[in-house]
Amino acid sequence: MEYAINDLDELAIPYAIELIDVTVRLGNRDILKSIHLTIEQGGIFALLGPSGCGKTTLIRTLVGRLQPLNNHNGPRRKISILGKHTHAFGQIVGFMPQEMALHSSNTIEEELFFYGRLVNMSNEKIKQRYQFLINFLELPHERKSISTLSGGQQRRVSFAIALLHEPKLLILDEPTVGVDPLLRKKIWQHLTEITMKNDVTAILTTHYIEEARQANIISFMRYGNLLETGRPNDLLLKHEQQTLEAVFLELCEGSHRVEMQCHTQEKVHDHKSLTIANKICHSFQSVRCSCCMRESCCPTLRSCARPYLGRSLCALLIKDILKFQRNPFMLIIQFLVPILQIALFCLCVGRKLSNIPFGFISRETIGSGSGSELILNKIDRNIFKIIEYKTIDEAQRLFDVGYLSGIINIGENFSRELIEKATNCSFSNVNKYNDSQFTMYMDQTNRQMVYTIAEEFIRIFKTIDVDYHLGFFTSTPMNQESLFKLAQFHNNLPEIEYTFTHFMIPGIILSVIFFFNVALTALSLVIEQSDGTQERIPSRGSLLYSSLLCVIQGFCGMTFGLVISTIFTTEINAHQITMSIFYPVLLLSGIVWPLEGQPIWMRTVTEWLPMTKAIDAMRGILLKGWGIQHLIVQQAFWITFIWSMVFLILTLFIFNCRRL
Ligand SMILES: Nc1ncnc2c1ncn2[C@@H]1O[C@H](COP(=O)(O)OP(=O)(O)OP(=O)(O)O)[C@@H](O)[C@H]1O
Repeated sequence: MEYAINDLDELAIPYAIELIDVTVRLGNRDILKSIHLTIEQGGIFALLGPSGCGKTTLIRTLVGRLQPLNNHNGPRRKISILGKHTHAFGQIVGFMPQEMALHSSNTIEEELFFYGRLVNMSNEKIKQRYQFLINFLELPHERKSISTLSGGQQRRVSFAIALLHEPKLLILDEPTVGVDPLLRKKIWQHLTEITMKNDVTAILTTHYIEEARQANIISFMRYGNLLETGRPNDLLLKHEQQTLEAVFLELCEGSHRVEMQCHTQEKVHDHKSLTIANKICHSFQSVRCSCCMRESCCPTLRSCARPYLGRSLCALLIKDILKFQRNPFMLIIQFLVPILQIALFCLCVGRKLSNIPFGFISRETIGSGSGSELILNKIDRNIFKIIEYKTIDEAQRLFDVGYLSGIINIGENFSRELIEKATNCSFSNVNKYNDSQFTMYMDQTNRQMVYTIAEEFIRIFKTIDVDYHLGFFTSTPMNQESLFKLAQFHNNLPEIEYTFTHFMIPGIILSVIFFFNVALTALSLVIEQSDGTQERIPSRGSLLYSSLLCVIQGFCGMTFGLVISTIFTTEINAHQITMSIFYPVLLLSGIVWPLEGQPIWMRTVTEWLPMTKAIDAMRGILLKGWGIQHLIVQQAFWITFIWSMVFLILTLFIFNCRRL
């Protein structure tokens, strides 16, 4: 029967592992230097060498966790496991990494079930295997949590996972570390048995050179080079030594001499001289490898992963369910907090402002048909909470202390002027009206508020024009230019000086300090001073009050931190709750969007949160030059102090309850 070349390739038994000209660089150092190694299937291959020689690097390269250098000048680089690309081995390989790589919250049983499902084992099969492995590896009760196991026990669980699905190839990084001599003997016996009976290949690394006598093939490694590879007895005979340790010593001295020679002859560093020992690296049997390097032409690549995709998803799902069952608090954090945060965002940010407290003074006699009454009737009472005052001084005082967000001051000739402006289209008359009868004061530090007020008054003046056309306002004829004149009322608004950044900065400063607690208070202020954040604020107020407010807010943050630390015992939970609270506080305290944008019922609660008044006060101090005599500043200090006391009492209470 005739075979085409490709058919022969398909039939050939692939090597267990095949490395051709593999160089791995980590940082700026070549950790593996042009490694050539081919191992046939069946038997134990032990990689020996001192700490730091590159054993783990070789293993990690084999399993695809490290990528070798592309060496275009040398022979074609190749890495394969059982004829497959290193990323495609899936079910056929059992891998035990040097690090634990275990889910510490799982029990031994759950961990074995998790990995069993990942490789598509049936529950019965997993049960049967884990009972065997628990006995064989002398593991504690299967319901014991991994986090409570000793380091050695955890390594044995990791070893059990590698053996669980009875793979054709075992890649084990130091499987016998931390294992007592008796169990070590049992492990070697088991490996010998499965490699002989089931044609399994075990590739392992070890520090214990003498235990490697039980391996079929061993390879000595030093400084990223394979010094020599062969059967243990053959190496002993060849080097006429009694122990493998002595062989290794001799090889090391030999390689050292070669390196020294290279050095003294001032030869250029070249791969051939450095990998002189690699030349004696063997291919145990020259069976042709039928696998190909490119993923696209590897027929088994997908078939390894696809059949148990569903089972893998199931394993991941079960793992997460168990995790949530054990820690329901995490469930709240993971699912409810994002929902809450989105809901709060929708409630607090981007909404139209409402209930803005506005002073209204009119020196006109308010009666039917007067301009003042017209304006008053047109003001949207959902947006503005209009409070009428007799004198501008009275309103101005309340405006200055932050009780009012703006004032409308209407002069006694407003109605007459309104009609005159509406009917007189001549630009030359504009100066005549400069001492306007309609004056508006606004809190310019709140940019969103300025927009809302301006927008609302433009709307009001536009509707006055509509009223005229409908005949409600006056019988005097108006033309297009008179409309323009009416719109010019808007020019009476003060020029906007502050940006959105100015609005945000006071809140950001306080939230940073609050959440990073009192220890960072001084530091944050220093940072803000040094990185120029404070320079961006045209600070008008006392640095003493703003600093004091920062300190007391920091103290409040610290007491809040104390409450968290008494409630939660794990770092992760404490961290999660702090993170979960940060965003809602940011939204609810009016840092991003004015409080006037929140529904009124919500505002009555949020204005008493620890940071809300403090942020308002901080804006007042930094942007408007407020002092301690301002009611909001006083409220800010009191509210922060009361919250701090509440948090402290709560901490003591929880602490005492826990001790009982
Ligand atoms: N990510 C990295 N970046 C830079 N160098 C690394 C990195 N990982 C490992 N190395 C270096 O590579 C060398 C080989 O490390 P490797 O872990 O392969 O040694 P090893 O033979 O397995 O040692 P041990 O037996 O102690 O585990 C060491 O000198 C190590 O410092």
